[in-house]
Amino acid sequence: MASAHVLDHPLLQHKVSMIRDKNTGTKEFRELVKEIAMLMVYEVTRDMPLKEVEVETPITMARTKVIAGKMVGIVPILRAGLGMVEGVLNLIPGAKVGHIGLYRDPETLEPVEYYCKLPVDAQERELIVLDPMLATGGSASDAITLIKKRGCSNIKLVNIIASPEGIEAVRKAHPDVDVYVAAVDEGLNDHAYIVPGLGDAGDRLFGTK
Ligand SMILES: O=P(O)(O)OC[C@H]1O[C@H](OP(=O)(O)OP(=O)(O)O)[C@H](O)[C@@H]1O
Ligand SMILES: O=c1cc[nH]c(=O)[nH]1
Ligand SMILES: [Mg+2]
Repeated sequence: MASAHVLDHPLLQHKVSMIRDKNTGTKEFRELVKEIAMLMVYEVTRDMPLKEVEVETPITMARTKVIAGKMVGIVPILRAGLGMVEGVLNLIPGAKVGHIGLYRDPETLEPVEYYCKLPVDAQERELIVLDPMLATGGSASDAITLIKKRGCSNIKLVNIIASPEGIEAVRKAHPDVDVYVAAVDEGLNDHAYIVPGLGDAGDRLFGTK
């Protein structure tokens, strides 16, 4: 059974508090989401496989280590996941980027798929799915199902704020996927928004409301 990891580094907690604040404007919100994504992925990739190489320093030969195999792929869930891409690429410039387009129907609250494009060799990479919010878990679960249908099996999910219900839903649907979050909130309101949460992450990132 996969586990949920709460990444609670003080810098993460500080920055998450700032994005929760309704007075944080679009520019600052975007900057913070980028920084949070970078800090989170630093932890999420802690188990990346390494291989030994030999390097000649100005002094002598050294046996040292570099990342083994293909670099990870990252898969933002549109739109809000896009806000996390730049931060991850700052840290892992060689990462490939796939995109999954999903939005939650405001009436049914069910995810609706509108786009999916993954790297050609996605099956050979570890894929890190990015979305700031894990509310009912429907969008993340469907995104992971889409990725698995394309033959990928090595998948991690990274969300900034999650509800307990969302984590449980993903764990049930995809017990093989590890979930990494920076905060687990109280729950969901009647519109399936996370409480206290931060509101609509996509709208706050792109200034659409
Ligand atoms: O866990 P769930 O209940 O599925 O909700 C979470 C989803 O809702 C938000 O996207 P939204 O539908 O607002 O689309 P957007 O990113 O285009 O704003 C969020 O970014 C997640 O993708
Ligand atoms: O709280 C929530 C729930 C879904 N989507 C968001 O952006 N925020
Ligand atoms: Mg939205």
